[in-house]
Amino acid sequence: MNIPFTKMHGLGNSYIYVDLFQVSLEEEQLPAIAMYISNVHTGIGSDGLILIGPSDKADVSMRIFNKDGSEGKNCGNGLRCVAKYAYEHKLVTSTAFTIETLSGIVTAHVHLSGSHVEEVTVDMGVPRLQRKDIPMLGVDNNQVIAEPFLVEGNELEVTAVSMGNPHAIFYVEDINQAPLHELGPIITNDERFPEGVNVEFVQVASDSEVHFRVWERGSGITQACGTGACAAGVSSVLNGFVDKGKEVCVHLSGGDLFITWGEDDHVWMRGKAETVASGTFSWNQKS
Ligand SMILES: N[C@H](CCC[C@H](N)C(=O)O)C(=O)O
Repeated sequence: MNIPFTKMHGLGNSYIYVDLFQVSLEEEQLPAIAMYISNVHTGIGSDGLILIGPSDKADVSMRIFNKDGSEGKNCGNGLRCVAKYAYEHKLVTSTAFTIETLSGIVTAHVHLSGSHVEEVTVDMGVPRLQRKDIPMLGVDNNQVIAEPFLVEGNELEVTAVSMGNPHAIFYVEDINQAPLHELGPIITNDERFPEGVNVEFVQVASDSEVHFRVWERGSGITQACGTGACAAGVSSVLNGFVDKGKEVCVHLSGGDLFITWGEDDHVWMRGKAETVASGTFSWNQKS
């Protein structure tokens, strides 16, 4: 079958988007489709697959599958691109609307340049900070803030934040020396995170600016991670580097995201969303 798609990215974190208002896909084929189209050599090339669909609880819905076929429960860069797509394809009529994810319902606000969506702000909701909600194994259900974390002989300190998906944040003096390649693939599968974890290294530049690199659960190193940037903003408040209610500029490999953990406890993410190409890809059902 030929499946219509749109390739979009948020700061270089690209996904292949399939509009379920136009086509229906078989549930059991989704992981295989995600692995197939993500492959840069034999597929289209992306960090995974995102489905835009109907919802009976929100204006539209989003599901995200990583490059390895695993389903993620949230995706910040994906949400901004879904919002852009939904507005530009008239799935919604307002510039503010809701998107249902496996982590709950978020509200997106699109910022226009003419009829074109340049930038999107998403209210990502309240971060989950209890150990059991990350989830992360350990002796108590309190928050995980700068907790000693020994891995491969390295004595690190981890701060754990969930944005509906799990994030382990480690602060470093120099982001360019972060052990992303060496420790990312190990920590992401560490048994202390029973559902796996997205691994972020962060260098604090000031009380309103951090540098950020990520090894994503299910996709490896990506140019950007929106939920990760939100988690880094929350973590930086918890560790006393940033004041709650103040906007933090998160410098990711692919560009900047602006994160605010508001006094209302909601996390706000603002950044670009861009369309690369659209077309169809052929899919032969895998048994
Ligand atoms: N790898 C993530 C999902 C994608 C998140 C990321 N691309 C973002 O922009 O938030 C997970 O399995 O939790």
